[in-house]
Amino acid sequence: MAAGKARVHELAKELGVTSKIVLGKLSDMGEFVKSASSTVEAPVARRLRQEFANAAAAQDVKPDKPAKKAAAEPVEAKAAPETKSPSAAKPGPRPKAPVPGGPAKKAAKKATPKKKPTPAPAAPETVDVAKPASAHDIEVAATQARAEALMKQQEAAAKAAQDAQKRRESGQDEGGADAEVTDRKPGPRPGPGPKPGPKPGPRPGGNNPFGITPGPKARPGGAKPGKPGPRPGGGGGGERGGDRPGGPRPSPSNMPPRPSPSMMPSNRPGGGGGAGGGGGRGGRGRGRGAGGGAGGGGGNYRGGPAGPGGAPGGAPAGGGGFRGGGRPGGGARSRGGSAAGAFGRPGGRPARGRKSKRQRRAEFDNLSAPTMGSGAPRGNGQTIRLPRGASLADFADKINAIPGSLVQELFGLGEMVTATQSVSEETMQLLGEHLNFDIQLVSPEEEDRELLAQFGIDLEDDTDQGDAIARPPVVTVMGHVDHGKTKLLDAIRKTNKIDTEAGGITQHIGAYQAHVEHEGKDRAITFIDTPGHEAFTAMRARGANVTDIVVLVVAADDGVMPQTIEALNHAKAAEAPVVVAVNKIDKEGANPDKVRQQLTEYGLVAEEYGGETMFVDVAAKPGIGIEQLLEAILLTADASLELTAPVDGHAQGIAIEAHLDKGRGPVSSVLVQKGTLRVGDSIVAGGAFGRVRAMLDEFGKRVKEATPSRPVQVQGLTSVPGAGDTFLAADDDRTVRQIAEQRQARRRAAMQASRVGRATLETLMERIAEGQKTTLSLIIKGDGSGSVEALEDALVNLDIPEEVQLRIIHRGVGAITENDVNLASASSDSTATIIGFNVRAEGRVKEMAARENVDIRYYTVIYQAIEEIEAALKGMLKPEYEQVDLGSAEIREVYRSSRFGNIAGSIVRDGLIKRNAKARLLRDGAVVADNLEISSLRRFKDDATEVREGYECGITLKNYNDINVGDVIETWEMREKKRD
Ligand SMILES: Nc1nc2c(ncn2[C@@H]2O[C@H](COP(=O)(O)OP(=O)(O)OP(=O)(O)O)[C@@H](O)[C@H]2O)c(=O)[nH]1
Repeated sequence: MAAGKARVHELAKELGVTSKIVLGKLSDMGEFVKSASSTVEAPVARRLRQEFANAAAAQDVKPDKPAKKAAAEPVEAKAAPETKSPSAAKPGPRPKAPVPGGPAKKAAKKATPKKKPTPAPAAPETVDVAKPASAHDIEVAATQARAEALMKQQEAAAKAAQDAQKRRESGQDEGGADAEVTDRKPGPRPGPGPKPGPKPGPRPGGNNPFGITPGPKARPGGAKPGKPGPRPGGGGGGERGGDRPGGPRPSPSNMPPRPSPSMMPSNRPGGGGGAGGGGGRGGRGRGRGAGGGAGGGGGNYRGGPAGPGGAPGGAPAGGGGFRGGGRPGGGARSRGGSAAGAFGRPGGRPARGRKSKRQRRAEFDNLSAPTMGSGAPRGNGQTIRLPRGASLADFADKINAIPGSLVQELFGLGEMVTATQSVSEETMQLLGEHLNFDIQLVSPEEEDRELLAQFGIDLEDDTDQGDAIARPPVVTVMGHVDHGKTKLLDAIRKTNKIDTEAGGITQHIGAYQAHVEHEGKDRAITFIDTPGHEAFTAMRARGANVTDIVVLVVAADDGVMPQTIEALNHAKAAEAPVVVAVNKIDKEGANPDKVRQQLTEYGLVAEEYGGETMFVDVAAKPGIGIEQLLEAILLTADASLELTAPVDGHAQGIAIEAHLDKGRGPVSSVLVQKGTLRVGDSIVAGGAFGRVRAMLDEFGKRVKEATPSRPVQVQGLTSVPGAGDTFLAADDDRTVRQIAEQRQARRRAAMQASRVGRATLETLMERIAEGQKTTLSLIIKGDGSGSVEALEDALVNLDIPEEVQLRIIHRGVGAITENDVNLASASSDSTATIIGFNVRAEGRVKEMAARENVDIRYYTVIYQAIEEIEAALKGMLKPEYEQVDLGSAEIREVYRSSRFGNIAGSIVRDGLIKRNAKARLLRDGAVVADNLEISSLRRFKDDATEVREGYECGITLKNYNDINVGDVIETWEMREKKRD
């Protein structure tokens, strides 16, 4: 048999036992073998022999019977003793084993007497014990043998387990199930453990020295993992023990049966009842049972560990010993369990840390608890305030929900949004409504107020800023193009700025103060150098209402023009009083009175006409009437405004203009509105922050402080703020930095929200369909934030057809950079165009743009840029077509042709008839068919391309034969229509 596969009956014969015993043993070993004629793998056979040899060795200690067997088995025989452990363990079992019947009883009897001999340790003892021969001798000998054999035994056992495991993994081993079963069996309350002790004994003696019997048989239950198996009832304890060992529980699949707490008889105190009970325990797991045996009442399987008791326990208890003996760990070393572990449980330490059945049940229940919907909470209509561009995570935070649940809810509503993505206002409202929350998206101003409040800043609170004192009025000059706004500002400032400007149009936005002697006092007036109303409205759109008074410039030679009215409307919207500067009175044809009359129609009635508006005739170019204008401004301010502001405390104001200066870095013109701004102050302007390094006035002179209405140019910011951004000074750098950072984050979020729009399931198709639309994406770069904003504002307000979309995907101050080109080329719709306003792309950037095919256009004049872009937008429109009639022919004859169908012999009445042209058929003046096509056209026998008025021809209509004499064929074609 050495080589090749041995059959069970052959092995049985060899081992001198019945095939049944061999089968049982194999089963205990975790090897599933069907019948006596089944073959057994060589390694398994080897293990089997070893098992038997072990048992024999154990017996050997006493009588010599074992010797024979041992002899039969060479080398292995030696190791056997220990090796036996496994088998013993298994067998040991069922003290109760009453099942087995006869043999068990005998064993029991024999075992009983021996009581307490060896500790749990190896089954060997148990076996020995079983031999009525001489328990004492056995013990002495066995103990020694055990001690040294134990190690080997464990090693062998571990090895065998590994082999078995490998086999199993390779699918050869089917014993897994058995193993599991085995485990289960244990379940049988050890407690009752009816005299397990005794039984064990018997076995050994019989031809079933390994006490395999019961266990294996009991297996039946084992066959089905699910069943705990035959609960031996009381003696269960024993069985358990036995089972274990065999149970190679290697694979997870085998685990289930796991001797969970519930199965652990040992746990039950009751088990302690009998010695057997204790033994059962020991067998189970780890030899702890030994203790149980000893104490007799070791109901607690823990008790086992108490090494000492173990030894004795084994023998005495009989049953207990059996078990315990089965396991090496039982007695000699409480650790024997480890070997068992190798076979059965992985860790050898079964129960520890394991969850109770109840716990597991609870866990399971929780797991399977049905979850309804997303789990997002429902509101009672309570108000939730969120900033613009808030994400679902922000919303979730406010309502104590898991962001994912909101994502899920929104998904259910047809919106696909991630938790951290900025969500549009519409989407947020939709979700709020769905969840029954009243979503309030906070306005930018409110949002900023709340942000500042976090830092203890209240812009409205002037209490710490001392008394308010008079401040100069802030004036903005507006009017129609070329009516002289810039010239007037220049005249006031006495600096001729216009000559340096390209195209004569003011490009930069700033502010300056003019002084005038008024009623004996030197009074200052602050002028915002923002010609035109674009920047004015851009600032207002940001909530920055800096202007106290509007000077409306109207050229006396031109009169009121469209933009005059527009400017007037903006002034009214800002509720700013207006002073009209009737300019260019030096020009020929100037008619100042006409201007007064015209404006009356718009509600501006001159004082001299009984109204309240001051009209001042000026000539900016030669500088006439400037002082009067300034006086009029002061008079108006004094009459209708109460201009005061506190001068103490931290400064607050508006950034009017900002740009990136090559040498000085970000430079921003700010207008102080409250408090006093000083060099060294920590300030934050929009998303920019820093410390005031230097301040210059409009003459380039350094100033140390700026009081209300004083415009100054500030250096020291870390970035360029936007025109219209509010600025404020704070206690320290940290505060301003944090405010700036939070503002930046909010702006980004808001921008993202507006840009992202809704990506929904519903709109997906629409978006695809939108492919028909044409989008012009622009990136605007300029030398100053004022000009950039003015240009953007003008572009956004362009009156462009619906089919075309204009998207400004980025705007900024400074030269065109690689980033801009990257952004342009990465634009989703198409490549974006970069507009460089007084800034250029240089070197590498230029090359990159050429490479990426990014169009960069340079402008130095705003209107030129606007005109070109407008033209581009219109040029981008898809052509419109219209039907154009070409001519008509009257049918004189109808020729029927089997090949061509009906041919209309016609005469062209007007225009011409063209081949392939579209046609309609008229009968008695009514259209009977349209959208036909002239498929053939002939003059006599020849094909013709076209036939002119007065000529006869043969016409065939494609797929249409219903023609009569007298019908009229009109032809037409689609032609592209010119747009306005
Ligand atoms: N004769 C005369 N010409 C003037 C007077 N004021 C302005 N102009 C001329 O009118 C033209 C337009 O003047 P601007 O100051 O550039 O006009 P504007 O309103 O600032 O123009 P935009 O910046 O394009 O809106 C210039 O050529 C000026 O020289 C004036 O009082 N008399």
